[in-house]
Parts: sequence; C-alpha cells; structure tokens
Amino acid sequence: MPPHHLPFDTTYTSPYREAMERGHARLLFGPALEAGFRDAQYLTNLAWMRWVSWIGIATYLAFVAIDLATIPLQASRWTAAIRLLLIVPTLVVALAVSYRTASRAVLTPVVFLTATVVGCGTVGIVVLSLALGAPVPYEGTLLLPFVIHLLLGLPWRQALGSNLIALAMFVVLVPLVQPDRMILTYQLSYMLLANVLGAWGGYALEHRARASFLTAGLLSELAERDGLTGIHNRRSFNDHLERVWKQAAREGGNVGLALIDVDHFKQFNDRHGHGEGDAALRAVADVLGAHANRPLDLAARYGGEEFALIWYDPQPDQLHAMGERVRRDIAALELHAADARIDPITVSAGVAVLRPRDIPRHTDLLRAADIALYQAKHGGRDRVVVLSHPAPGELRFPGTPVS
Ligand SMILES: Nc1nc2c(ncn2[C@@H]2O[C@H](COP(=O)(O)OP(=O)(O)OP(=O)(O)O)[C@@H](O)[C@H]2O)c(=O)[nH]1
Repeated sequence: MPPHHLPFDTTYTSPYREAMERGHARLLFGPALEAGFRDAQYLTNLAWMRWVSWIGIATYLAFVAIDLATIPLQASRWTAAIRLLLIVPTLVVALAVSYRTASRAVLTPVVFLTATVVGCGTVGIVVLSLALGAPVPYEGTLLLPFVIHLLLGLPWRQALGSNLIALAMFVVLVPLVQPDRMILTYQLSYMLLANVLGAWGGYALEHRARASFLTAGLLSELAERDGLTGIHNRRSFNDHLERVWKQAAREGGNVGLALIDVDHFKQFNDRHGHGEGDAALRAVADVLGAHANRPLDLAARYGGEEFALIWYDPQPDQLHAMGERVRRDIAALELHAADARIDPITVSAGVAVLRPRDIPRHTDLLRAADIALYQAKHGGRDRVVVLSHPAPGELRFPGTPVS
C-alpha cells in the first residue's frame, strides 16, 4: 500500500463538483463520469429513439401513398422505392436492435447509421425527383436536423456528423439538378439555417442534460456520502442494511457486518492534531472502501472514528479472516506527516453474521456486531472478534441484567 502523506486535503472532493467547476463546454466529462452520464441517458434516449422510429416508419409509408397519388409514376416509383427499400427497412432494423437488451452497446452506432441513411435517403428522393423532372417538395429535409439533433438521443457530435453528411450530399447534388437559381438559393439557405439551428438546439439540450446530471449526482452524494471521507454516511448505511437484509431474507443468505473503531484515537488527535486525525480517518476509509468489493457490499462511516462494513452473504467461516485482513491493512498504513512517519494506527473490529430468515430484525445484527466490538475493545484492542449466528441470549451487552 502506498504511504499516505499527512496532512492532506481534509474534505472529500466530489467528482461531480470538480466537473461542475471545470465546465463542460466540450460536452465531455472524464471517463468514469462520461460512462455514468451515458448510462443515465440511455433509457430516456431509448424511449425517444423508439418513438421517432415508429413515427418515421408511419410517415415514410404515408408518403409512399402521397407520392404515388400526386407525382408522375416515372418519379414516384423511384421515390417510393427509396422509401420502401432503403429508409423504412433501416428504421425497422434500428427498432429491432433497440428491443434487444443484448444490443445495448451497439445501439448508438446503429442509431447514427440509421440517421445518416434516412438523411441521405431523403436528400436522394429530392435529388432524384428533380432529376426526373417531377420534383417532390424538399421541405421534409428541413426537419431532419431538428429530429436528429433534438429527438434521437444521439450524442451531439454524432448527430452533427450525421447531419453534415446529408447536408454535404444536398449541397453537392441539388445544384446539379435544380434548374431554378432563385429556388436553389432559397433551398440551400434554408438547409444551412436548419442545420445551424438544429445543431444549436442539440448542443443546448445536451449541455443542459449534462448540467442536470452533475447536479443530481452531487445532490445524491450530499445525501449519501460522508463529507470527510467520501465513503457512505450513516443514513446510507442504514438504508443499505435494510435493503440487503430484505434481499437476504428472500434468498435465504447471510448478512455480515463489521463495526470498526480506531483505537486510542483521542490520543492520536492530541499528539498530532485534528487535521492529521482527519487525514488518518480518510486513509482508514480508503482501506475500508477497498474491502467492500462486491456489488452489495458497502463501507460507511458510522460516526466519529467508527466505521462499518456490510458484507453481503459471506461464508461465515471466512469472516474472521476477512476482519483480520481489514485490521492488518489498516495497521500497515504508512502515515507520513510532512517530514516524519507518524504512529501507526490500529483498529478493533466487531464482526457478526446473521441469517435474516432466522432473525427478523436487522437491528439484531447491529447489536451483535456492537457486542463483538465491545469484546474486542475490552480484550485489549487491535483485534477482531466474531459473533457468528449468535443465539438470542447472546445478544445482550455484558453488564445488561438478565430479566
Ligand atoms: N480528527 C478527528 N477526530 C475525530 C473525528 N470524529 C471523532 N474524532 C475523535 O475521536 C476521538 C474518539 O475518542 P474516544 O471515543 O475516547 O475513543 P478512543 O480515544 O479512540 O479510544 P478507544 O476507542 O477506546 O480505543 C475523540 O477525540 C474525537 O474527537 C473527526 O472527524 N476528526
């Protein structure tokens, strides 16, 4: 374990706050937050993307009928072919992908490709009908930048890329087939304007979504995290314990709990000062965080210099070894002040494991771990005491009168 240099910054720095301070004009966070943002966006984007695809399919099918009814067959058979053989199937494939959970990782590239194919296909319809002398109105292409930027849920850069490809096709091909210079000028101007406005709106939308993500993340951290150490606070610990207790009751598993108290911490503070005391608590919390490995495990600051570790469904015969590893890792912390090594700190740990099916109240687990911690302290500190599946009679503090 690397040495911890004391004193260091004594408040936990939230990644959400840091990202807020840095700003996100480039619409990009660091890798961990970026992944969290995309994850949080996924379900909303999925719903929007599906709605847009269904509406797109209905619209393009309706325009097949409108084309056939309103423009000469020499052009309408081609425009209908593009709609029926290219655009609608692409939208159907994208929808099919969106309904398969296994396709989650490929959904964004698929939506990007779909948007690009639909954009280019729509421009193709305009170009082809102009070339065949029976032009369909081009106004539909003006909707594309707005739909792609505002409704598909694509990351802004990808929406921009997709729109630019269709715009480039429009700017290169329409002048070749549009005989009327005045109409051409209007068409090009409106297409450019629609792209600028769509990109602007898309940028503002994503910028705001990122700001809300950071605010929500910061608020939930303030509610759930301890301000000094950054690990979970007591409220979050209580909620989590109740949750895993219910889950273990359903699944017939165990819940393990370690209450860990720093030994003689008052002396530590008195000798080295509160600033270094705070930093030592952070170092302890870092170690505990590394011992909450599984998804349902949790490390929390229980209060003052006392910490808690919830282990979901541990092997009861492993608990002593697990507690010992925590104790040893904390004892091995190399705490350094600016110029010298600081007294090592030790902890006492009371560990308990119960099966919720046997004992309905999660408070009994807390009580059992508390009794074990009491025994560890009174047994001389710097040690681990385990109470594994204690009988109700054992859930009594030493000194409690027997009624
Ligand atoms: N620096 C710092 N000290 C804290 C914090 N919270 C609690 N403490 C200190 O932790 C010390 C706990 O003292 P005691 O409860 O007497 O326990 P102890 O000295 O650790 O002794 P034992 O637990 O019996 O081994 C007190 O001096 C508190 O001020 C904190 O956030 N920062």
